[in-house]
Amino acid sequence: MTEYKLALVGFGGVNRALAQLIAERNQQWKTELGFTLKIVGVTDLFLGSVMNRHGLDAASLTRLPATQGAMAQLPGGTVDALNETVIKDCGADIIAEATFTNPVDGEPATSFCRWALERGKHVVTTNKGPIALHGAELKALAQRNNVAFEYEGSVMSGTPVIRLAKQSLAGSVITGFEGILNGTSNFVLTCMEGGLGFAEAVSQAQALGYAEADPTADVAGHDVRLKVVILANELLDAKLTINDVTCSGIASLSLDDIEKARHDNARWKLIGAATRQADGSISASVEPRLLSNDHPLASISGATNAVSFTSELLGAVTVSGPGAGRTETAFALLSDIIHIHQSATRKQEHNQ
Ligand SMILES: NC(=O)c1ccc[n+]([C@@H]2O[C@H](COP(=O)([O-])OP(=O)(O)OC[C@H]3O[C@@H](n4cnc5c(N)ncnc54)[C@H](O)[C@@H]3O)[C@@H](O)[C@H]2O)c1
Ligand SMILES: N[C@@H](CCO)C(=O)O
Repeated sequence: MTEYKLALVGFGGVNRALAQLIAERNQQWKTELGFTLKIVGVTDLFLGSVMNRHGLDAASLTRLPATQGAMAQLPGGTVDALNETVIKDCGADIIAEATFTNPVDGEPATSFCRWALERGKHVVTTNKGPIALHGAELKALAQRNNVAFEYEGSVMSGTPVIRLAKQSLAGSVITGFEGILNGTSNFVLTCMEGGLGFAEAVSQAQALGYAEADPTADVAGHDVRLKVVILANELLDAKLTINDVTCSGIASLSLDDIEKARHDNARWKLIGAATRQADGSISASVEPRLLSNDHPLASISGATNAVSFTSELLGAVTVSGPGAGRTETAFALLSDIIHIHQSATRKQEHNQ
């Protein structure tokens, strides 16, 4: 039986939900998945940190109040966020990185990933910054250190998109994609269709755990821009930076615009897209588009997301599912860990 020692970096909605899954399902995973998880370190800017090589009680962690310095309430805990010590020295095999996404330079999360990979630890993350802004460097670092760098939750939360497209659509020759790639903005647009004002709808998305720490990233399109870069670089072999993606968000849409669209049997959607052009270059954009109600993406509502891949051999292949949510995104971290375990198991079998 394999037991992976896990450190949680950032203990907000997503990693707290992962701790909850561990508290509730670890024994079930032993038989279903062939491994269990032991949390040996947690660190958070606001809450502080705690380490124990023998394991921390996941249920107790989930009950910790979300108050400043709360980790100090646990045996051995401190109000200080000892990020570097936890990442490098708490004895973890896997670092689950879920701190704020920084859409400008990806820091400090990128440094957290570097520290872990340099120390020979696998990294699973839902943070879009490190991948969109420093993906090639981090993937090379992981390869050099013979560890995994997995980030399925960075696009469409727990809905499988990156691995599905890379593995199951391999050989189909993906030439582009368009999608609704931000749960918050789609939720806001859906609420506005029901007559709710923009600001109230954003507040609801925050309360439900969909929004970024600064929801401007959601509504201004910056979050989708990171996801377009991630998908284009992964699936179209592009080398895009955020500056290659034109970007506008939904903040300029009024209740009147939305009502007028309804009257015309159409809906406004924030669409992220990338396409390979005839000369091989990739064009990419994020913008609100008016879709007629019979467009496949028009009926995607609330925090649900969808992406439609265009491929030479299959035409359009569309995947839809949760695009945000604490437990949904924690599942993405679990799916990354499952992938790490399955790869390790295959390698062991191959070497026998
Ligand atoms: N919530 C979702 O639906 C969702 C979906 C997909 C991806 N993501 C991404 O996952 C990550 C986590 O999301 P979340 O909803 O848990 O966010 P959150 O804001 O609830 O939690 C983030 C936590 O990270 C901590 N933190 C921030 N900077 C830190 C630092 N320098 N050192 C240590 N701790 C730090 C904060 O104190 C906070 O507790 C974000 O990058 C987000 O973009 C979230
Ligand atoms: N804030 C993001 C989280 C998922 O990346 C969203 O609403 O889609």
